[in-house]
Amino acid sequence: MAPKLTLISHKLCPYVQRAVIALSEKGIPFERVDIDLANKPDWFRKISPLGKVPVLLVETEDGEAALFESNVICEYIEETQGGAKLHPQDALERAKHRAWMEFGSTILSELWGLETTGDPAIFESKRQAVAAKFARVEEALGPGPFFAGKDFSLVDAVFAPIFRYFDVFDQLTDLSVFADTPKVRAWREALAKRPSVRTAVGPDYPQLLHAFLVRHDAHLLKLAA
Ligand SMILES: N[C@@H](CCC(=O)N[C@@H](CS)C(=O)NCC(=O)O)C(=O)O
Repeated sequence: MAPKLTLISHKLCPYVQRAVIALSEKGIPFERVDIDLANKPDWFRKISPLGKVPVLLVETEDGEAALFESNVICEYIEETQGGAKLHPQDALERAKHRAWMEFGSTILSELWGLETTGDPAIFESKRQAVAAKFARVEEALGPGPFFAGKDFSLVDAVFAPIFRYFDVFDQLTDLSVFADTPKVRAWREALAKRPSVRTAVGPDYPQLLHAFLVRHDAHLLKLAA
């Protein structure tokens, strides 16, 4: 019998969204449980060593396992679940894909830094660092529409939430990180149309994230003014 999958989530988390996208690309049923990260329940602290979402609970006949780290969760989903293949067959290509998935996480860490600095000079240097990373992504991209061409892959699942995040960020302040990256821009547009991406972030995501950023990062409004 297929194991029951429960994804412990937060509505705004881009790491959660990559796992949701992978599951929905494969058409795998799962339960999603959103938690309040500002007030983490004890049961969650027990299963998440870093206190972070996502955590995937895998319930088998032998018991329950809790997997953490979004890329590891995506790999587990790819290895164990049917549906569309989200990794290349070739080991070298697969390794390259994994490297770009890691790169996506590095961009996200850089973005968190962008949010939390109130200093315009630090903001600008971080903005440039993010732009430089997208310039490297531009070099890696082929003709599209997806990272590896016509087939959607886990690299797409990782970058789609990053782009959705930028959709909201762009409304607050002009980051201009895609000015010189036409292939990245086309990729971003293709991903935004993908049904799995639209479902994963939810229709209320832009409003919720906008409100979150404004509430937690009032300096962004100053920068945008
Ligand atoms: N490396 C982790 C990062 C996950 C992460 O940073 N999740 C954030 C939400 S987007 C979180 O749970 N933060 C809560 C905290 O750090 O207290 C992954 O890829 O799963």
